[in-house]
Amino acid sequence: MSTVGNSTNIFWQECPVGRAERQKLLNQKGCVLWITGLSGSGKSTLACTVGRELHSKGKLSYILDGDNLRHGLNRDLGFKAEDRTENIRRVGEVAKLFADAGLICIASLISPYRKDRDACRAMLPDANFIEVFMNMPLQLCEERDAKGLYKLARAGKIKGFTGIDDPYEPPLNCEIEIQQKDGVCPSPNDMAGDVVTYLEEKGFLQY
Ligand SMILES: Nc1ncnc2c1ncn2[C@@H]1O[C@H](COP(=O)(O)OS(=O)(=O)O)[C@@H](OP(=O)(O)O)[C@H]1O
Ligand SMILES: Nc1ncnc2c1ncn2[C@@H]1O[C@H](COP(=O)(O)OP(=O)(O)O)[C@@H](O)[C@H]1O
Repeated sequence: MSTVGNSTNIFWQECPVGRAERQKLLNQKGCVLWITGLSGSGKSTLACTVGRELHSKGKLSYILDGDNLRHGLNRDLGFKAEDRTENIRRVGEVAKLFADAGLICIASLISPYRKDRDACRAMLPDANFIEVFMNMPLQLCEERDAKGLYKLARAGKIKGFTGIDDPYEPPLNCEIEIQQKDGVCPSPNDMAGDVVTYLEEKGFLQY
């Protein structure tokens, strides 16, 4: 008998097919690519480009995008600090399940608070959590303003917008950092190439 969270009298059910067998079937190793950065820094673009590149290599991945999950699983959450924390916790748990299923799970969320990202890292064996920091200047993200949200935030029509009047805490020890070179952002293909090369070198794309 065990006590976990708010539930009592619950037991862990072992399943007949394990992670290793699934990974062997897929000829890859499950992991979580956690893409963090400001709104407009290119998280979704990188996630989609990596997903496409992995697919073309015959590797199974799945994208958990913050914006998309807020239409369903996380539709009850807003943007105050405790809601963001719960958002990241839930996505971390789902990402862990996908990694256990043997997939390369690509989570792309602002995930602005270091402690929340570190809590997700702690859910997985360390090497299986690959933190990717989109280190783009606020000025670039704001110039892009693909959704017009920075403009609204500057006008005070959105309160608590990350980078404007809500904090973003950059990673201290991320596995991959994407940044501008000579003031120019690398192309989506170049960014994705760095990530896929990392996965190849660490042995995730074979069993
Ligand atoms: N207040 C505030 N702050 C930041 N972002 C906001 C806010 N309100 C709405 N949005 C839109 O929500 C998207 C971020 O959702 P996330 O789930 O990734 O956010 S978080 O990780 O919980 O901070 C984010 O999407 P991206 O631009 O793709 O990052 C925004 O479009
Ligand atoms: N490497 C890049 N080079 C040029 N433009 C980019 C790049 N990555 C993203 N963008 C553009 O920046 C905007 C924001 O990108 P997006 O992926 O939606 O960011 P996020 O998911 O972090 O909000 C989009 O218009 C996208 O086309």
